[in-house]
Amino acid sequence: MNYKVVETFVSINGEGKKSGELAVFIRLAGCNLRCSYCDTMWANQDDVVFKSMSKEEIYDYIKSTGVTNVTLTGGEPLIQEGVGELIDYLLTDEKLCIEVETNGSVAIQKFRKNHGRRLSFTMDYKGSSSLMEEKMLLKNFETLTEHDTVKFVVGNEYDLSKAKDLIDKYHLTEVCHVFFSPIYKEIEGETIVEFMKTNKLNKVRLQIQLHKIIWSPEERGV
Ligand SMILES: C[S@@+](CC[C@H](N)C(=O)[O-])C[C@H]1O[C@@H](n2cnc3c(N)ncnc32)[C@H](O)[C@@H]1O
Ligand SMILES: Nc1nc2[nH]cc(C(=O)O)c2c(=O)[nH]1
Ligand code: SF4
Ligand SMILES: [Mg+2]
Repeated sequence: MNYKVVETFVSINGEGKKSGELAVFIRLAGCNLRCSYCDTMWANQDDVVFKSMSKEEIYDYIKSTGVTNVTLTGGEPLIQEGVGELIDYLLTDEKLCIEVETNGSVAIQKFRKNHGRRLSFTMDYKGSSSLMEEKMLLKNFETLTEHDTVKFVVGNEYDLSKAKDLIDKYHLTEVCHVFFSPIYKEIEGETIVEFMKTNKLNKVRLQIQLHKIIWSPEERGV
């Protein structure tokens, strides 16, 4: 089994619970969604140039970097054929921790084995601004653990209100990490903080994509 890898790089993770820590990124080709704001649409094109890599080649690359946090992203990593086998294989190395960046439309439960904290899902909830909200699989909320993260990617107050309703309904702050992440240049951080204050949203964190502050927002491989 080979995987369609469009990009590999080491950077600081710019998003999620390990934001600021080094991570080695494996970006897989193809996505089942088309979010209005996607900053990685190039990876979703049918004619994207990819490197066909086996799980052993991906593992060797990861080990060559000396970095132990692995981020599997894309595109949508969980629609890549055989990705469960890749995850299981990488986790046979007890030094590695894998974070899967997933779009919220794919059932995550079947990928979990007894990996504990070394496998975590960072799952988006894509609000109305994404134009993909109808694709969100709410059942995923019932399977989250303390190692996982829900990232509400928000573009306006309506998205924020929807996020609050879901946080309340599924008691998300009690079961996993919860982030609000602004769609780049679409909504002011201040608006999000005011919403958090007004609604007393304890245990929710605002995150801003660090890599878009450190590097140019269009830069690849960072
Ligand atoms: C490019 S996606 C790849 C993984 C997966 N397809 C997903 O959507 O989670 C990685 C992360 O970048 C976020 N993202 C993409 N474009 C963005 C933008 N313009 N502003 C803020 N976050 C963005 C996505 O919401 C997602 O959390
Ligand atoms: N530095 C950096 N951190 C990230 N965290 C998640 C990313 C992604 O595209 O999934 C990403 C990315 O593209 N770059
Ligand atoms: S799901 Fe992720 S990769 Fe796919 S279009 Fe949306 S942001 Fe981009
Ligand atoms: Mg990115």
